[in-house]
Amino acid sequence: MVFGKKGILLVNLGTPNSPSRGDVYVYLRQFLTDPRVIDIPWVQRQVLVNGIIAPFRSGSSAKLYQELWTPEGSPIKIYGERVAAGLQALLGDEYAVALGMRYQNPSIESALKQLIDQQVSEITVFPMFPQYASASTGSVHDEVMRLLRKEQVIPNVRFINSYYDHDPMIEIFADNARKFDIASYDHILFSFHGLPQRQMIKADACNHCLKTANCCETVSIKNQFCYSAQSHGTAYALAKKLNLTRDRYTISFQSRLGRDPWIQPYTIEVLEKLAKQGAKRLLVFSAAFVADCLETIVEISSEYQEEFHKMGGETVDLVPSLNDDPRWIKVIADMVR
Ligand SMILES: C=CC1=C(C)c2cc3[nH]c(cc4nc(cc5[nH]c(cc1n2)c(C)c5CCC(=O)O)C(CCC(=O)O)=C4C)c(C)c3C=C
Ligand SMILES: [Fe+2]
Ligand SMILES: [Fe+2]
Repeated sequence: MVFGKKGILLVNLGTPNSPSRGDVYVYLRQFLTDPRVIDIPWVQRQVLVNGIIAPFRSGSSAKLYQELWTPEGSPIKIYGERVAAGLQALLGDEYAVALGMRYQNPSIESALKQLIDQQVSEITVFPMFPQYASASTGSVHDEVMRLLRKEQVIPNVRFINSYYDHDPMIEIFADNARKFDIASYDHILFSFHGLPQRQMIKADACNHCLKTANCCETVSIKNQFCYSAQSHGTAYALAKKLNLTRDRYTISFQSRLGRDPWIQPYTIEVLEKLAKQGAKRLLVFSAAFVADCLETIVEISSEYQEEFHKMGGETVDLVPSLNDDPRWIKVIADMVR
């Protein structure tokens, strides 16, 4: 017989405590010294992050966060809190729901404590990343295991790895897109958060990734956890729902950091190519994120819009993410149950 509530730990990436340069600096240091994010030897990582990236990037990054910030705070955190509250209400007393952020607050540690204090019989870890990457989902699971390792009693634990083509989730993204006049756009862009190619190769157990031109564009037994293949899987599922033929859309990757090669094509280069071909109106999905955040609200809706305009294009419209949509909360409830 098992007693106690069932614990649900929702985890998203995190955000600074405020958009001040100091808080952004602290956030970037914690984020980028994670060995799963900047996966180079410890000494080089400390020098690179503490000596170069955090001091130099915190100023420009803080300006972007100031543009993003709302009176209630950072969108990724606000949506996380609303989803956690909605999920708790939907699942009822049999469950205890807690929200943790991988970086900054509320921390995963505080969320786990909340669950353990309620003597939960089990914990389901639900990373808010549809596609698996060691730098996102892997890091969340790593942190949960590091914290649980200190406990005398470790309850049953379930880790959700990915849900990149989960049909009820795809349906909400697609439905959000149907609010736009899809036929009126010259092209549809599925822009995912990028990842260093090096990390794809490290995650590849079958010597498969990046070996041929299209090997990371379809999920198979050989690459079922490949971030690129899963991202393509999300895009294909959306395209199918919306009856988009292959010539109507492009899959690309944004937010590259540093000079090493990341997954290609890069969104900025695709924008350039489309503008040269005469495209004026683009509809963009950002389905690596289940909540709108800096990467969608500022990078796509503001920066890419401005760049595309300079290139001769006109409109970059963003399909809103799942955010705190009650249908999304119901989808999570069904997945964790
Ligand atoms: C979708 C999941 C994510 C993966 C995979 C990921 C990898 C990754 N990110 C960086 C560097 C940065 N990312 C930044 C912001 C950011 N990243 C994600 C998600 C993933 N990152 C989100 C949801 C956000 C936005 C958070 C918010 O507050 O709204 C930033 C900070 C902003 C900036 O200065 O540009 C950096 C830096 C790397 C290096 C990486 C993989 C190696
Ligand atoms: Fe990121
Ligand atoms: Fe791959």
